[in-house]
Amino acid sequence: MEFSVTLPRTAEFTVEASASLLNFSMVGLTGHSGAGKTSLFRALAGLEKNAQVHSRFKNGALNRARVGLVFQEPLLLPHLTVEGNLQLATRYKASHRTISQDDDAIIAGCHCQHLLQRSPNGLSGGEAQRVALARALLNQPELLLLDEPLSAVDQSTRTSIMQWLRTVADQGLPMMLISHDISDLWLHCQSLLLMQDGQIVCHDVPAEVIHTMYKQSAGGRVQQVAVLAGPVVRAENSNAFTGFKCEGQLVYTTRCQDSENNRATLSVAAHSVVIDKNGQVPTSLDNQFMCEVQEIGPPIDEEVTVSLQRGSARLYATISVAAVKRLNLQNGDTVRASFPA
Ligand SMILES: Nc1ncnc2c1ncn2[C@@H]1O[C@H](COP(=O)(O)OP(=O)(O)OP(=O)(O)O)[C@@H](O)[C@H]1O
Repeated sequence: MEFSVTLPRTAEFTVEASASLLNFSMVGLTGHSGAGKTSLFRALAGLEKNAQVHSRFKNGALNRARVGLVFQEPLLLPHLTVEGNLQLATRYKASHRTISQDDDAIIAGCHCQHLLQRSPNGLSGGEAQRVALARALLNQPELLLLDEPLSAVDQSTRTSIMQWLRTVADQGLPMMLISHDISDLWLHCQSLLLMQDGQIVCHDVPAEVIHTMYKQSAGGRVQQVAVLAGPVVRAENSNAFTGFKCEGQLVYTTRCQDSENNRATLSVAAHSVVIDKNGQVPTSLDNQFMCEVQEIGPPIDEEVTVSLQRGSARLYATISVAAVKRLNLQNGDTVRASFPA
């Protein structure tokens, strides 16, 4: 897919975004609030009259009627039941199936089976989002644009739906996902587009884009998340854990993301990392990773984010300024980073 979009918003702000996405199943779109992400999706879906859109999709122009768009706000029809809302979507679906899953599997994948007889007015925010997602999928789109579609859904349901969505995407329904959740973007997208001031300023694998974001937001409060990945080596320690090798060290994770290729990943939020220089004292945290201090970031509200490196693996630890002094932490120090599985 290729696109080039120009959409004037205000006298000072115009979306001027283009990208070329090759053979993708799920691509993430991220960037600060107000960067123009929703505007870009609306233009691609044909909802903006003032937009100039040039696009190519599967060797033809993008058929806007077959672009599914799911917003954070579910916009369900209040006079119909959930089932009625979903039936309406199937009435306008593509004449040939673009999604290999049948309607029941889609409703189950979005965790909506028990909601069918309910009125949209009585649904929680997360339930309504799940119904809106199911409705978009039942419509059999050729491309699905997801604008923070599960922001109100609880973490464990969201994990389950995201993994299922990944399967649907891998089966042949390409998706673009707007999210501020770095962990979700990392785990589910092959590449990320970073938007800034209406333009796409970076398109790369998640590790690089997240790193770029971090560099650009030196004064901001982005919660850093690093991801460690590697081949599964053994699943012991506890039945719930999978072990994998990353830069020569064993790391435990509670989930195995890519069972097909036998690779596992663990996303590590900077606030969950504890660092020490001694490395001898046992801790209650399941992972211990020896690495080197590469950079100690500037203090923000009495906290600093320390960049840690081991080979090509990168980790971040957000700790207090007082802790940096206590540990006498310097660039080049070898430290033990401890974090949960
Ligand atoms: N209908 C509109 N008319 C005029 N300006 C708009 C309109 N919709 C959005 N804007 C402006 O365009 C800019 C980009 O907004 P947009 O919603 O696309 O950003 P975003 O990256 O999706 O932000 P967020 O992450 O907060 O959802 C903002 O300055 C916003 O105020």
